[in-house]
Amino acid sequence: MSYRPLCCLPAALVMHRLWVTFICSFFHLFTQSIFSLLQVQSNGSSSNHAPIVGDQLGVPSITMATGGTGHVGVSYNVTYMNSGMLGPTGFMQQNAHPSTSVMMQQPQNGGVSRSSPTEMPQGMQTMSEDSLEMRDYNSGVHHMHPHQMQMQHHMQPQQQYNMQYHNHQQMQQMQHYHQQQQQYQQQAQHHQMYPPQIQQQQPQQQGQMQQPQQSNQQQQSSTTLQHINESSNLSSAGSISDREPEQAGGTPQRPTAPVTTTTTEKKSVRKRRRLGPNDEQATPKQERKITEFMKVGEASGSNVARCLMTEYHQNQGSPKRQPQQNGSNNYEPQQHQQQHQQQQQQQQQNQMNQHDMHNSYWGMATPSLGVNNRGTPTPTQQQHYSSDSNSNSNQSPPGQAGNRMVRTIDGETQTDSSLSQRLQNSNQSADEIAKRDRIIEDYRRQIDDMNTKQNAERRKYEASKETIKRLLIEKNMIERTALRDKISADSPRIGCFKTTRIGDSFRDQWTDGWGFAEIEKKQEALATEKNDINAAATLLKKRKPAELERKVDRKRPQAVSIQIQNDSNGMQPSTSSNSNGDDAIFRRPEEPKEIPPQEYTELEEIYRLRKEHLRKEETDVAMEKERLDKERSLHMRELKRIANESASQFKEHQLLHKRYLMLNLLGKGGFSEVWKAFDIDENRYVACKIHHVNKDWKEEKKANYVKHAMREKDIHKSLDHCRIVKQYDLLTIDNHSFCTVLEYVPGNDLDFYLKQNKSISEKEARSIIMQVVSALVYLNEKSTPIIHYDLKPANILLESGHTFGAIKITDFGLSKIMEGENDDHDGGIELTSQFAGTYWYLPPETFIVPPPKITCKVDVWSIGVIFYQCIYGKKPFGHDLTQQKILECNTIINAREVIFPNKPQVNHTSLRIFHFSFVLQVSSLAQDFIRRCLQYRKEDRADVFELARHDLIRPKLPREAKGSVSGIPRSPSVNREDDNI
Ligand SMILES: Nc1ncnc2c1ncn2[C@@H]1O[C@H](COP(=O)(O)OP(=O)(O)OP(=O)(O)O)[C@@H](O)[C@H]1O
Repeated sequence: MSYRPLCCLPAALVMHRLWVTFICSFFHLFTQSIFSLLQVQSNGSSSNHAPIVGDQLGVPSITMATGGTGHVGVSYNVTYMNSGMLGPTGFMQQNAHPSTSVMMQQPQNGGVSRSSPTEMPQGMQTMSEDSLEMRDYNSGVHHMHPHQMQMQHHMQPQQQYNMQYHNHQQMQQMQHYHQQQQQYQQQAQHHQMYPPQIQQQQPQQQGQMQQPQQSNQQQQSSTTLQHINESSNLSSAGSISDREPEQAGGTPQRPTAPVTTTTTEKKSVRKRRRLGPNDEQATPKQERKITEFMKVGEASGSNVARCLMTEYHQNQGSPKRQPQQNGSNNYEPQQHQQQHQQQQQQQQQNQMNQHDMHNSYWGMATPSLGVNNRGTPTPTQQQHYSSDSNSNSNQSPPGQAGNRMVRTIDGETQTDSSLSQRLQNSNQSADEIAKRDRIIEDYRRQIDDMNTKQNAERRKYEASKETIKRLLIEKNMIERTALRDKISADSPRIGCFKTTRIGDSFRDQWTDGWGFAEIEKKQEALATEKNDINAAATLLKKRKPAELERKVDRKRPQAVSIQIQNDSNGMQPSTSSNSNGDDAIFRRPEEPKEIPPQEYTELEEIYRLRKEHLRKEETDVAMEKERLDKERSLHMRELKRIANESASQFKEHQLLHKRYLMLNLLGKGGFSEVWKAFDIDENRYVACKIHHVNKDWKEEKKANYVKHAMREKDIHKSLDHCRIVKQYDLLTIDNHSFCTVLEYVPGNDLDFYLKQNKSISEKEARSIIMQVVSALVYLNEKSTPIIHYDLKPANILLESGHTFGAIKITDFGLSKIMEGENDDHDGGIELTSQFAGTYWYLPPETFIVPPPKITCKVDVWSIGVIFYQCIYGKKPFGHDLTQQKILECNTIINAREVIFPNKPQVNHTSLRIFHFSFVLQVSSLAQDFIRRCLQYRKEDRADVFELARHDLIRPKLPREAKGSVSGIPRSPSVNREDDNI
């Protein structure tokens, strides 16, 4: 009987141990499932921080600790582990699930515990030894008892606990788990697994943790406890081995006894709660460290950190060392020093744990069995390690076995640190976002301001355009009105077109105005007066005195005859007036009486002066008539222009393409009308040449016209020379018309000028020809030379309106490009549009059927004709013929030689009257130039470059430079005899 209880005692202890294991496993599973659910809920709030799942949840772990006062104390310490973490790869770590671990700690003052073995159950002691053996990190062996695997010891310092859950939300959750913790403790007590003194140990230990200045024994105990707690954290981490799931799953469940809560436990729980403020005192310290850690550790390597961490745990956190340090019962000064060192190590350990939390947060490699043999770090390295590990936590591969050792605690601190970091980051990012929003707002405001200004400027621009347009229209309307008024006022004087019936048709016939009639009257009066003077002078000579006669006897009969003539004209000498009255009654034929010599001389002088005056008056009247003729040609042209303008569809100041304001018609050609317009965008006058395709034309003719117009456009737009009108734009107006926008040349064309002035001086003509040759040289210097083919006075525009200014050539409607494969620049190109153009100015080869190839010498012929016409006032071939007649009479084909008149045809009355023939002489140089141009065979004709070298127009250089001008040798054909021209 006496042996039986004794024999049963170990068995009972073993059974208790099994029960504890079973209950802990049950709690573990129970809380795991509960907190998994909670994690799922909390993930919603932390989902932004994937891959962490449920990291903000506190997971209870029950920790049993033996007391240090000779009692074997087992405290059920429910800690809330921020586990349930996912590594960077996103899968749940093995220690990520909440774990409830019970740690059974060997008494730190081993003497007490060993001296009182009865106070400590055998099994408990054995189990503690087992667990210590299990934490042999130095050896790298990780022996875990199957039950110990279930009793994961997460001895978490209360300071860390509170530090980790300073977050308000977490504190609420924590309170919730505190309540659960109480329930777990009650259940444990109801199962009577541990004697009451074990449970009473916990408050003492907590008190020691709070007040490290207590008695040596207590200090040693609390220090040891703390070490053990932290070691147990490592242990728990280390216990999460690959085997753990099997053990957890394989632990048989046993029915649990009802749980009752003792007063001691309640006090213990209350005390732990009261520990909060004290822990919070430590919290800022830890937070600060974490922050520093986070900041510093951003630039370090993970491998070094892993190595250092491992060594740190091996040297500082190894549970095996604790018995060596604390195993003695005697507390001596040396031991005190050791204890102080131990406290420092503990602090370092705390820091490392925080660091580990962070590492495990990111699934970083933490001390593992595989890295235990690495070199021991120096304290500096340890500190460095703390910094390094954080930075590389993100880079460490997840799922390493070593990670599991400290992950649970790491997770808590990590969560807290990550939370604070996130809060910081979110605050920073919120600040940054606000800053950026302000910047964006500023930019937006600036853009709005710019847009407003731009819109205002655009409105101003549009308004100014409208104003310009309105003013231009107003001005144009005024000009139109004034012109029409002037035309109307001038028409009676100058004349007008009157529609008269001629046979069956009505035609506009010109009728001169009264200005011409008056001039006629003046001319008649002058002629009469002239006759009278002549008669009087004749009579006067008849009455020449004898004295004067005697001197010249043989002239007497002549003087008498003059007298008789004067008498017959009714012009009598004043000296005979009285006798004439006296002899009226007694009239008889008598011989003319002589007059006194004095009187005769006076009368003779008077008659001579009167004749001179009459001649001057005749000249004035002739010049007046000349002016009136010019006025009439202008008037006629204006009348035609106004009639065409009034008939045009663009008379209402249309704005083509919202840009070109049509002002007035400049002229009308065969198939085109040219309008003066204003380019509102570019603020300049332009000439809009509008090409009309006659609707009644055959399709072939339409196509041909459009082809020519397009050719003109294509050629013209490629030209850029000061003597060539520029082409700016091409617009389509409607299906039958399009418009080329040209540079506006304000003056008249040479044709109109020659019509008014008949001819111009050689100097003026040479100036014009020089400019035309310059433009032709440009056209022929191009890689694909261009033949204008329609050079004539009408296509030479005078910028100043007269012939002593600049000119520009225009109208490239018939021009040819020498670019075809069959085109030989020397031999010429095919003439595709024969008999197009103005025949007076085209060379003989263009009339030959079939036409030979043409070259730029077509334009050279035209230059010769224009020069001749300018000087002599008429065209060299077929001047008075119509185009049709020229064709019929083969006038040009027969134009083998040019004939120069003796004198140029002068329209200037004064020059003609006073016979300033020396002014009207044409130089031989000019004649030679014309001759070189009007050679019948194109092979004999000069080309453009030779013309440019001709002495007539080549630049005059100093004497030494003569003979070679810009590589152009001096023309050998002509000696420069008249440099004064
Ligand atoms: N760029 C310009 N600037 C000023 N006036 C121009 C311009 N181009 C042509 N003109 C004038 O417009 C009128 C008509 O020009 P256009 O070229 O149509 O006449 P054209 O040569 O007689 O006709 P066609 O082209 O049928 O031979 C002419 O009086 C000419 O002086």
